[in-house]
Amino acid sequence: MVPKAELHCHIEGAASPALVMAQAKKYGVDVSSFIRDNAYHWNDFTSFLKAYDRAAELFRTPEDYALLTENYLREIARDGAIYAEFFTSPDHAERVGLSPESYTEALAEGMRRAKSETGIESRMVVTGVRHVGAEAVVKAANFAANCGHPLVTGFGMAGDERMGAASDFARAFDIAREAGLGLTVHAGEFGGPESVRSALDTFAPTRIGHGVRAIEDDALVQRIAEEGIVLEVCPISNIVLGVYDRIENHPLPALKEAGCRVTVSSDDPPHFHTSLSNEYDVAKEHFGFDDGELLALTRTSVEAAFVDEATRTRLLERLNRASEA
Ligand SMILES: Nc1ncnc2[nH]cnc12
Ligand SMILES: [Zn+2]
Repeated sequence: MVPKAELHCHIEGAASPALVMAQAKKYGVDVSSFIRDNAYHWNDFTSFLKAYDRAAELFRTPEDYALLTENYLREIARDGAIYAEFFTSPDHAERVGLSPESYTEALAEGMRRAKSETGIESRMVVTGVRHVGAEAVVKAANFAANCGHPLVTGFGMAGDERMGAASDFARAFDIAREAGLGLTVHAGEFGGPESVRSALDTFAPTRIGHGVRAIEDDALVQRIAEEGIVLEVCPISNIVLGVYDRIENHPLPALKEAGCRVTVSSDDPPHFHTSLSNEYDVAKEHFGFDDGELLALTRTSVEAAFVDEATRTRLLERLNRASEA
């Protein structure tokens, strides 16, 4: 089994329909408007974000969040993941009355449990939600910068990238950068190349969430390649959300061919009927990647991970051993 790593998964988006239904039963909430036949139901990006929020509202206590995190990490570890970074959203926690501190500590408890059971290493990337507005994103950045939690190593922004100008969010990224956090931002998913370019110019991130629509601009592709920006590509998310009509038309192979550093991730796996291991399978079956190229995806993820250098070296050594085996 090729060792895997994930850089782009939203923890609230990783909740399986079965777990959400169990939570719904616990809290006496009807979820039939967005979960039926053990599957999420929504029909476009806006209704997806709504279903995502409704599911998130059913995680209300530290133990709810610890269980969600433990389940997600155990599952990907079983499929060969040695490292995972996931997005957290203090905004979502505050909506159910959990402080950012207890939310983060609950997630960390799930991470510790999963690590002791499987050995999987993981870190948290605190995100602000773009369509909630700049003030909330600054609040998330301030939390990330000041929480002092050793497992919080990055800051990012998710949500609808078509909302607001990049400059509206510059201060949030300045706060996170000054605190020494790794930076990533969703761009080039529903926005075109100009959205990726302004994200690079304004935030100076080392990674872009998605970034795939950069392919529409040759000069931008060249810049991404030259600057070594790592793309957190989520192929099945892009198909299910309609960014591309068929996997044969997905630009990951072309981006790789042009010299961009690409990785694969699952984004919100049960919403998109995918998993980290399915994304690797798609790379193999639809993009024609051999085992060496699959391992290179993992290596790029580890190289771009928001971890201390001792942890990175240890993870890279595991990959070296796997490539010699
Ligand atoms: N695919 C996605 N794009 C933007 N924001 C998100 N939040 C959760 N999933 C997302
Ligand atoms: Zn995402």
